[in-house]
Amino acid sequence: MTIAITASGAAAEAVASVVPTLVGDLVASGITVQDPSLWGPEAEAEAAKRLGWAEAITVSAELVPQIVALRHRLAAKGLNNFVLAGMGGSSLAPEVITRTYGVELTVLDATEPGQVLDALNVDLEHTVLIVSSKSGSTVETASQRKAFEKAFSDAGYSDVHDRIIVVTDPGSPLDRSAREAGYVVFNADPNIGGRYSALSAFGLVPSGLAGADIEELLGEADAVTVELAQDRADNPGLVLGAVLGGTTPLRDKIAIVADGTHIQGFPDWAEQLIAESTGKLGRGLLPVVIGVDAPEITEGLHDVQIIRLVASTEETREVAPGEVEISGSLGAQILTWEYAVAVAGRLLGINPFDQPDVESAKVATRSLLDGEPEPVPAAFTASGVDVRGAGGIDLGDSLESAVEGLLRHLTDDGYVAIQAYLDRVAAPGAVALRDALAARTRRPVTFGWGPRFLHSTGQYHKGGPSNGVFLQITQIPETDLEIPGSPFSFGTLVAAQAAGDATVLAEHGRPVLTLTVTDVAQALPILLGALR
Ligand SMILES: O=P(O)(O)OC[C@H]1O[C@H](O)[C@H](O)[C@@H](O)[C@@H]1O
Repeated sequence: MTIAITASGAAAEAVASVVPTLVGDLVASGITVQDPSLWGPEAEAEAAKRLGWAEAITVSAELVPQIVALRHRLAAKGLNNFVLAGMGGSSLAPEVITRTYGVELTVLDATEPGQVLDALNVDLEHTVLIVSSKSGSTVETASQRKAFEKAFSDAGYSDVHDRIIVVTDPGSPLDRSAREAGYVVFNADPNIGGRYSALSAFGLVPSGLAGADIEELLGEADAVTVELAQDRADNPGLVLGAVLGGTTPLRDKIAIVADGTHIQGFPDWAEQLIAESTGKLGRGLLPVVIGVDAPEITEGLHDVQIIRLVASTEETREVAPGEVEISGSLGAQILTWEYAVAVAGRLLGINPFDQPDVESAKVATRSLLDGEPEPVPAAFTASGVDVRGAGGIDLGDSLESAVEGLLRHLTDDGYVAIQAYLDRVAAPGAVALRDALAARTRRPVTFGWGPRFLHSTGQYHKGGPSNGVFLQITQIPETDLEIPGSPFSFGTLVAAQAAGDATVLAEHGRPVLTLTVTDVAQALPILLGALR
């Protein structure tokens, strides 16, 4: 057994009641042969071009020697520091793969100027930028590419064509411009959507260049393919799919906790897969990434399903009441969760392959950048923190009353989303806000770094059930950074992304509290105090 899952309580009941039907409907073998009709007639056209991940292992095998050869070629030239410019599905898998293999990859899924500057300033001489974008038109990725091209050129490097490697779909705008510039281009399979692309060029090229054993990774996934393809009650993809989407009443908050697994950061990858695939049409599953001491674990919340990623099958024999435990290799977990989320989409009556509400935040950002409107003045400033509210919040006149005003909108089936548009390398401590708010509200709290989460849970926030309340933390950057050839800077971009998303959330009737700080280190204790 390459993967082991044990469920208890409502999750076990879901497995018992739902899996036999999934087996009878030949869902597992259907996914494997890429049958696009499994999600109903409305989803069929999209599903027809999004199921390539089911055969990614075979398609990707030929990439491995190419990636390894390129790594050696770059190493011979002294190029061994890898930075990945990519968002969502183009960055989350390489992050978990490289962290699990213990190899260095700077994942630059950010527009906060300080974070971009740091990536530019660390060892530029030995740096290769991997530009990954399926569509080839994502603004963050394009901006990061421009910043690095300028930095390489300013440094006088004559080998820029060696220093930029591109992963994109064939025929994308990035594909064309990269080939014109003479960069090495890896084309990905266009029949795989971003969040299902971990075992395609998007997951493998950055990870393999950084030194992860991608052949082993594919082997791990391969070891579970037969199990996942079989219409049997012990198929782990069906079992996990039933846990995610088959509980009655639906436990629609999926709290994922890494508890002993060797895999580093897996919940952050699973978060995008679950949220973007299911959070639409007012329905969906909210992934909540938590630690082993998170308040959600002991609260016994009626709508939360806890899934623990544990080290071994031994452990899965004694699962805590109501919880689910899962163990397995990274490759096996990736493929199993992809099957499971596709299965959950079918159970929920949702097309798991589109993301209809991601675009709205991009449009709002664009219109702010184009229109250059005067910034909305703060309602007030308290303890150095600017306070703004949208979506009908009564702010009062202090930080405490503003937080209180937001939480008044939190219902007993709701959740709080913290959206931190901060430099996540410089301010990792901001995640402590999550536990503080979870302990206070006794409800699930998610934490996302902006703009990274816009390409992940951002879909659920707008398209899922309308029971979220939103706390944005934004930062006035200490230093700004121009985006070469662009009328706006990184600082303007990140501010427009936060303001644009707040506008769209408020238009959807969601309450948003925005707290803007200048010095993050100084402000964090103040914010913690106000949230507790
Ligand atoms: O790979 P790209 O085309 O640059 O897209 C990056 C991300 O953009 C959007 O936000 C999509 O909703 C994500 O699913 C995708 O992973």
